[in-house]
Amino acid sequence: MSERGLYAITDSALLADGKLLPYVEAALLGGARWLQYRDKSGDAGKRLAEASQLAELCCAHDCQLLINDDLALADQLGVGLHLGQDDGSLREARQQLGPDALIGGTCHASLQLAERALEDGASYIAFGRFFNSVTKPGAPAATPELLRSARQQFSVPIIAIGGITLDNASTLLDAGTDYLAVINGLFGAPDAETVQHRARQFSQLIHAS
Ligand SMILES: Cc1ncc(COP(=O)(O)OP(=O)(O)O)c(N)n1
Ligand SMILES: Cc1nc(C(=O)O)sc1CCOP(=O)(O)O
Ligand SMILES: [Mg+2]
Repeated sequence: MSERGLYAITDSALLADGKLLPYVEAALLGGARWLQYRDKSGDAGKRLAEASQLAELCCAHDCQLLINDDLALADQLGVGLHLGQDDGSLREARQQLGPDALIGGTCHASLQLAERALEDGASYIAFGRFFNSVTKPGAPAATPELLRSARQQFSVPIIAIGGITLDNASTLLDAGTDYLAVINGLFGAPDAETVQHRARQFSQLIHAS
């Protein structure tokens, strides 16, 4: 598994109207290393069908798939899981998915939440939001200084999220982040070709840092 890279996250509103699969495939062709399926529709049948298709795509492109919010779906597909503060217990998720599963936790701007997430069995810790986010404008703000402190304190992969674009990502890489988690800065594009180009540019930026 790659130790640094682009962490592409889908959004059910942004990738509606048949965009999900072609846009995700473009991100994978551009070098995204992790993909999070983030669907807020509450439609269990649609979620299982889409996540199963993404699992096949990820397998073909050697990309790690994670499911947002939904332990049962992650378990059913045998893939990773991302949980926020209100999405259930990381400890129970670790017990259910086993020692090898990739499990991440939202830590907002708090090293204390990160410590707790790791005690509970998280494989990675995610901080944000770093910039204004179209997708989640209300998320609490975090700073690059926090990333620097986290880098000194923790050896697990550190993820940065929130308003990340090709123009502002370098500050976060300089501060020690391992994965850039991006929704709009990647998938908010007019076509799949642009998504692939952006994914390649993000990947190059990460590996040059
Ligand atoms: C990598 C990563 N970091 C943070 C989040 C946010 O999780 P959460 O706070 O549960 O918000 P939703 O994504 O569920 O709206 C994330 N999904 N991924
Ligand atoms: C889902 C999410 N969580 C955040 C947090 O700070 O925890 S920010 C965010 C939105 C990320 O999307 P975009 O790249 O479009 O800003
Ligand atoms: Mg959540």
